[in-house]
Amino acid sequence: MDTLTLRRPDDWHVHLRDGAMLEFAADFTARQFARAIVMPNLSPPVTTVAAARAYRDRIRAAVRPHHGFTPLMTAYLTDDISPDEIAAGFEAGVFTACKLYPANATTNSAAGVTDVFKLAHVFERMQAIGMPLLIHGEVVSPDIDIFDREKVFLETTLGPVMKDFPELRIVLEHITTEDSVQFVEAGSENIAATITAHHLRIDRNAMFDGGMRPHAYCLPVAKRRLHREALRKAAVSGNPKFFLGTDTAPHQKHDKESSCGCAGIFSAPVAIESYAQTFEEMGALDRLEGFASEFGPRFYKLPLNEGMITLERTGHAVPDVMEDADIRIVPFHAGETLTWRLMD
Ligand SMILES: NC(=O)N[C@@H](CC(=O)O)C(=O)O
Ligand SMILES: [Zn+2]
Ligand SMILES: [Zn+2]
Repeated sequence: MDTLTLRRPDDWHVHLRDGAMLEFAADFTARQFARAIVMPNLSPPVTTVAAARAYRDRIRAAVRPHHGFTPLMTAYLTDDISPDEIAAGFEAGVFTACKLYPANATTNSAAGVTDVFKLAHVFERMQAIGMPLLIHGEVVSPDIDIFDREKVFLETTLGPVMKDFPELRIVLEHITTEDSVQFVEAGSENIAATITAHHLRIDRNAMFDGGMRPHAYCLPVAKRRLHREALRKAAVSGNPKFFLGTDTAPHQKHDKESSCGCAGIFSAPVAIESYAQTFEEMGALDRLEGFASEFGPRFYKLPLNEGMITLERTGHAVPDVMEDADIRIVPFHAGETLTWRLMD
């Protein structure tokens, strides 16, 4: 088989950033995906309907129109966000979902939620109106080992929230552990998870391969190989609770190659190709379309895309660095040759 054609996919977790980085990054996502759930962790974060409308306009202006790309906006939950504001945004078709960052869990999360249980009135409203909750699922306590923070979050936070709000639809974003796979499998139909392209390929050793490798550092950090294997099995399983969300997160090369390097992997230029490579290695190319193009819209209660994309089997050399004006970024798979290439 030399080509692979599938329904145009969506990306249910992206960081498009703002300003010059937005101008640089947005087209890579729009070229591959019809729609994307856009993360609100700008500085300052997107907490109001007006801010989300303005950001959506900037995204639309940054993307070449022939892509026909639709950004789906999210509200950044804070300790004092008003349920009326997010409900108004949802009803106006501006907010698709709310994003929960535990305070200080990840990039630009300082304004996040300090005590999830104080947001009960917000979750109550979201549950009532059918607005999904997207979660960065890690506890932030310095006493909890960084490799355990996702697992502990399931026990201390997510489980209790699901018990209190059984009808609230929740996406546990960018899962990295076998524990999360099992948790989502065992939960009701109201819990789903996204899986990134990079967590399907790297394990924690990638961060220390012959030296410190900042471009393999993201949050949640990659875990042991056994967890990667569990993620791979979940992704190709055909279980509609697991779908595509790249968490493409561009940072400048100099911000990552630093004494305190930023977390995030820029996968947008090669995202669908990377997933295709993994699915092929798993003998499951026929399952890619469900994962990439069907299960996400089904969970979000949105129509499937009409268009198609085609990948061709041809050596696809990924550059070491991608640059334009003041932007220099090392992409995921830099310096490697991938099997598949998305045709324009
Ligand atoms: N994934 C990351 O490592 N970084 C993301 C934030 C996030 O998704 O947690 C970013 O905004 O850079
Ligand atoms: Zn996150
Ligand atoms: Zn993210």
